[in-house]
Amino acid sequence: MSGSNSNDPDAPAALPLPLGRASAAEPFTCLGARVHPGYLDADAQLALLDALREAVRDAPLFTPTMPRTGQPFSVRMTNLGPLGWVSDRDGYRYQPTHPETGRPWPALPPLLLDAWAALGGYAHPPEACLVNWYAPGARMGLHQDRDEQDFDAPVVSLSLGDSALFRIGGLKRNDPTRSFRLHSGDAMTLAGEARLAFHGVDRVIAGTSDLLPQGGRLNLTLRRVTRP
Ligand SMILES: O=C(O)CCC(=O)C(=O)O
Ligand SMILES: [Fe+2]
Repeated sequence: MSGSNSNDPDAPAALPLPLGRASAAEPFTCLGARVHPGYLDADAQLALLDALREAVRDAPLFTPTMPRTGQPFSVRMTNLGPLGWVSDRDGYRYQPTHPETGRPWPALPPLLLDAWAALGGYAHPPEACLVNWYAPGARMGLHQDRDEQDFDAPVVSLSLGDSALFRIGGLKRNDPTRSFRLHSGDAMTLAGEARLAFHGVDRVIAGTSDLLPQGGRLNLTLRRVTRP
């Protein structure tokens, strides 16, 4: 009998790595997107989640709607920082206050400022952190992030919870695309050639993380909005 059979009840418990990943992976680049697998370790993910829970008490998740059609997004959102991204019948824009409470967005916690400093390669601080909540089944269609005035600054993304199938293409909507998974704790930067690349989330893969008790996924994107 082999002692390494995975059905063996005496086999050692699984290593504490995210499901779907055989080992902590090296950074990689896909169509200009730079991915840092496991950038946030388990403790940092929990600390970030705590900070987000506190922020959401002050700035609740809202459901953005499409300009013109008023159709609701499948993701719900909130923001941290001096500016926040919103979308409604009046269009996409950044504003200093929550669209429903009218209050300023909560401050950016040090953990997020540290991630920007470490990964952003940009001398000035971020002004907005858009928080997207993907309940199971939510997705995000292919789009460009182009409501900022300063495309020299990167977009720095952090993922928590269930893994996403993330898709990225080129500067034109019809350019060829590639996809890869973003797991809980992964960071990604869209900078340089990829800053204006079309991208989106095809789907969130249920059961790939136990960070969030009810499943689903949080994605945070740190952005510089104005020119310094
Ligand atoms: O959820 C993601 O990974 C991407 C989010 C995104 O593209 C955005 O908020 O603009
Ligand atoms: Fe985006």
